[in-house]
Amino acid sequence: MKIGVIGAGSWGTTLADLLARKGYAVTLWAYEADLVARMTQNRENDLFLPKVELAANLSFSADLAQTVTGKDLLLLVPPSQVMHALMLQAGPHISPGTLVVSASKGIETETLRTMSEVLEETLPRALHSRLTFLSGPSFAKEVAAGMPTAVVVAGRDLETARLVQEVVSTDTFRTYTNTDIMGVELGGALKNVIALAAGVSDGLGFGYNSRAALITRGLAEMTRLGLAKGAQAATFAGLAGMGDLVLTCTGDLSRNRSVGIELGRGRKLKEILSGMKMVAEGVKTSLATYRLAQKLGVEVPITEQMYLILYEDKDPRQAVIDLMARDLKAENV
Ligand SMILES: NC(=O)C1=CN([C@@H]2O[C@H](COP(=O)(O)OP(=O)(O)OC[C@H]3O[C@@H](n4cnc5c(N)ncnc54)[C@H](O)[C@@H]3O)[C@@H](O)[C@H]2O)C=CC1
Ligand SMILES: O=C(CO)COP(=O)(O)O
Repeated sequence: MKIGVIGAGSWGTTLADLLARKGYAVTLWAYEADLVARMTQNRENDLFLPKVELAANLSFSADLAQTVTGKDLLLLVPPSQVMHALMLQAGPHISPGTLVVSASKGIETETLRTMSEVLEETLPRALHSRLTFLSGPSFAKEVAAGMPTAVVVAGRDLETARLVQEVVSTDTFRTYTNTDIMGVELGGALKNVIALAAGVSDGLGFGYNSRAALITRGLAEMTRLGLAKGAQAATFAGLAGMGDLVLTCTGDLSRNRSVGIELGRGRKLKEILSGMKMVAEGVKTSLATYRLAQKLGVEVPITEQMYLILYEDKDPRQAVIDLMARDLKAENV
């Protein structure tokens, strides 16, 4: 099987390496041409996945069209805000039978499209039934180290999801299937916003009670928004929802949580981001989610406060006061 992986960040590189080690012919496309040269020479992604020796049979390319041409499966792992532009370029070179798997977690800020909506509007119709979405609790560094991990792959029909499940599963990377594309992709995108908030709480010096409250009430608003977008509530109790939410709100490897911690400690967003090579998807997804919730008339109090902290320079301490001062209500509404 010939596989192309688009995006050589930490996650794309990890998945490309995992697939190459399974014996597939994998080409990893990187946005940075100089990184392609260094990876080819040193078998290491020194920018995004340092100190991991990449499989000897993994190939690298800076040519997007060439990377997607003639492949049986394409794995798309760019930051979500550039997915559309990349697929406009790549789309015409993808053959109709190709399985397409998106592993990016985010929502576009201007169009408010999820990745499935972006791909359906950008890629040829013949590919739509071949689109699948990989999500779940999976820090790249731990997957690259071979630590046991469970994720979920969603497809419109179970058969397509099963095909992808077979391709990506290993004895340490266990993949489940799901047919709720919207739930699986929204779980992965929205948990980043709540992880930022959990980071803010930690950065302010609050404790485990506050974090547990944010995780649980965060899941409630993720589920509400998901239902408004046609997702199934049960998906949010699964790997792509609760699973990834717990990981990202508690794990020190999370970039989103780390950005939140720095905000809570009083640093400014611009300054925090200027020191980061990696992407914290939740920053843009907070804006997109806030806008989407307004458009759909869904209450998302934690996301709203996160939006105000990030985009209107609200004092994080005041955001907490405002969250706690909301009208008292029943839990299950
Ligand atoms: N790192 C992880 O543990 C996981 C990441 N993801 C998701 O995977 C996606 C990619 O994230 P990472 O691999 O973590 O990236 P990263 O944060 O390690 O690296 C940044 C990536 O953005 C790319 N990039 C920056 N500007 C670009 C542009 N203008 N055009 C094209 N590419 C550009 C870089 O080439 C690099 O691949 C995100 O949606 C993320 O949420 C999902 C699961 C796990
Ligand atoms: O999505 C992830 C793990 O499942 C990675 O989270 P961060 O982007 O916050 O590092």
